[in-house]
Amino acid sequence: RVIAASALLLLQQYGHAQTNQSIKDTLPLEHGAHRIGNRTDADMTRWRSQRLGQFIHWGLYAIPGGEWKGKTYNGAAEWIRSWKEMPQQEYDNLYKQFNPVNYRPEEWAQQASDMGAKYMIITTKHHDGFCLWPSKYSKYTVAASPWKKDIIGPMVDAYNKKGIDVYLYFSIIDWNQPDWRAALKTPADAAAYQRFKVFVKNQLTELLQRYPTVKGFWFDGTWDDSWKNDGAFSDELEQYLQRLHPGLIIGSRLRADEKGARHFDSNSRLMGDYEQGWERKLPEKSADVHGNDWEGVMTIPENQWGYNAKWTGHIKSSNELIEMLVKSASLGGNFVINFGPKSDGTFRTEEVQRMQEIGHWMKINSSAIDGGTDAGFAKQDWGYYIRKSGTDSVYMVVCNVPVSGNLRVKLPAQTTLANVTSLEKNIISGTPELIGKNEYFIHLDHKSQDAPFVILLQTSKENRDNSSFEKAKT
Ligand SMILES: C[C@@H]1O/C(=N\OC(=O)Nc2ccccc2)[C@@H](O)[C@H](O)[C@@H]1O
Repeated sequence: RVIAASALLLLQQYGHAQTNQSIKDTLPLEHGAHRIGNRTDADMTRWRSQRLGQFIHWGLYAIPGGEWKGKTYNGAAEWIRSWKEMPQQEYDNLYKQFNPVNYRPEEWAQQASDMGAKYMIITTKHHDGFCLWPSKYSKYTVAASPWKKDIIGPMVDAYNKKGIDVYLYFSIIDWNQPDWRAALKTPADAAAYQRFKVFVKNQLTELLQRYPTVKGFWFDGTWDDSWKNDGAFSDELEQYLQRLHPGLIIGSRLRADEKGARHFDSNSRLMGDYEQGWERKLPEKSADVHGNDWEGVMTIPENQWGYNAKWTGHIKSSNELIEMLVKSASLGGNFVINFGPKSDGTFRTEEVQRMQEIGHWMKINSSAIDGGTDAGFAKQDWGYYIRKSGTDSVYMVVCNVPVSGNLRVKLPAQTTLANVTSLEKNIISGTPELIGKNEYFIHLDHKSQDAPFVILLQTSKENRDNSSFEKAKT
């Protein structure tokens, strides 16, 4: 039955007769990928056009901010509860201090809009189990804090009003829930975990009912054996959520298959709607993403998601973050920059600065980013090519200006250059110089640049009469 099912699946997916070879190659999986290839529906097409996102990690961990009784925690601030110097009872009682008197969701949404973010991911509940919404399935929520009120609702409304889509981060790990288990060792563990799975399903249902405009879930905390060894539940849960909220977008972190494989099933097929493993790292080349939709999430310091008073190590500049965004779009992926608001609801200066600087760059150059994807051109040292999906427009984003002042452009075979313009003035000097078959130098104006800049190439399929530049040359 299973083999027949997988065979049918492959035939449906590929739509044409498979050689016996490929069906024989794949393990019969009941809880592996149910779709081969990217989603093509309107919700996923919209997700794919929104290349820049904002991640927000906010919760009780913002209160200690990586420090406790004069000592500094060297780990990620949102993990401070796991630090041996932090008595867990004291952490768990921090909810009695949660009172973000300067929380202004409209201002958060405005600054995200000014940055050019098209979607936002908010931690509804991180591993510590504290819920930023008044869940009726847990006592450990904002309702029990001095703030009392729902944090998530006003945030979703404010961001949606700015035209920014909202995704809900949800940690399966829940250190506050007595029924949470990392591993099932005894029948009592199994019974507890059974109750825990009902709790998870109830909270996710509650979130979709309370916030029906959200576009998806960003799952996390799914690496423990208890979850990994229950691929059937993660599969059923995903299908349940899709039925409850058609079009929901869920990344590859939720699922495990029946053999405990995560992100990619035991036939190396991506589970979920996009690859969600690119955390604080990005793919180098197209081959690294196997044609899948994917998303990279990035911290500004090396590894702090929640507010940490003392950032140490390398703090990424706006230009570094812009180059990562450009690289992501050039490889057909989304790029999400993380921010960790303080416990009072304000953002630290360095984060406000980056939102403003990236926003300034996006005001001029966002046409190269929004709806951008892999152009399929040979990578050049000076930077990245981004194709505007479904068009012949290819953007060059220059991050490394060659001392020669010449940008080498090698077009794919049968492609010629129809027009070259820059998004800012005084970038290009003269017309492109043909230096070989489908190869040009674009000469730069010797104006010094302090940020990546963009050149738009209009290409066309080779035909009888050469491109305007060749005509000009002869
Ligand atoms: C976004 C981050 O996600 C996490 N953990 O990340 C991962 O588990 N990363 C991961 C796991 C498997 C493959 C690739 C990355 C959390 O622990 C952390 O506090 C933060 O919320």
